[in-house]
Amino acid sequence: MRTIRVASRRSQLAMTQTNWVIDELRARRPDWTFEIVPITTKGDKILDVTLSKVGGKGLFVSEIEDVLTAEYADLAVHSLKDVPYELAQGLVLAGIPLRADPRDALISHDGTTLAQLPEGAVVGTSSLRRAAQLQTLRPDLRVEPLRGNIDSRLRRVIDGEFAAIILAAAGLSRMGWQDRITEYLDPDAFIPAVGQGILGVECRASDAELVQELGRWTDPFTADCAVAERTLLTELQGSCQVPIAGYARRNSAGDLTLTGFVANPQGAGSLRFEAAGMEPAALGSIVAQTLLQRGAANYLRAASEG
Ligand SMILES: NCc1[nH]cc(CCC(=O)O)c1CC(=O)O
Repeated sequence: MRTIRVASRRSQLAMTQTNWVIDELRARRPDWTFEIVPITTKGDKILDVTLSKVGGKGLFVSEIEDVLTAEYADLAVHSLKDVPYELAQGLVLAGIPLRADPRDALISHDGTTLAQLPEGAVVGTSSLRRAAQLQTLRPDLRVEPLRGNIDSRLRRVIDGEFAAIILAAAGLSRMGWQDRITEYLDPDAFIPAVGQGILGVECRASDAELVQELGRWTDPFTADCAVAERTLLTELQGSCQVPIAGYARRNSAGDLTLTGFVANPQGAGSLRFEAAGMEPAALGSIVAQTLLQRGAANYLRAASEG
């Protein structure tokens, strides 16, 4: 018998993900009970300002980590793409369950696909990565900022304020809203964010029982993808100011393959490189170092000076 206290942000997506993880763990450990500890983070109170100016997406995560470190809760569920490479001291991502759909999804007001959107149409996204790839595929489109929870973003495209918006397919399907999706964007043409569609379950490294149970539940291939993509991000010194994408998968030969993408934050040019058939961290490193040598270093330098 043990009660596991699970820290969760209050957003619908966070609560849905938290409840899904609790259901999975309850099925494995009927002797455990679970209790949700709801947390309002500073990040949730300032969603309408530019998050990169106040510490980036990592803000949500570090406040939840404080709760784990202080032992007010034992476990927390994150969207891996929001988790910085460096965790707080003494914490581990002990559970990486099977990846959900990694693709981005287009939701358009009137059902037109990305290729069919009229010239100059307004597309909502605050992601530098999505904006850069939109500009590559459809330089005529106007990209405008769009923040807030998934439900408020969907409302604004339904109301016609945007011709289309782009969201992660995984978040939409976890919420049961996949019927809103107009088009799943091909991950080869529109490369997903590092960690998109993956959940990371964090706990204290000293909690051996929980670490072990989460480890047994981990999907090994998803964990390999997470390592490859997160090594890429960290070796690119992925700041919030540079558009970066990274997507690992198995190729037709069954080998782990990683595609990396970096765009010039000044809006001129982008780089892409793909490698396969190595151990996950080595793969992340090769793709990052090749991109840096081919010019990504200049993009990153320009961003840190600007
Ligand atoms: N940046 C916010 C965020 N973090 C995780 C998801 C979706 C779920 C996922 O990718 O795991 C989203 C929303 C979105 O980008 O559409």
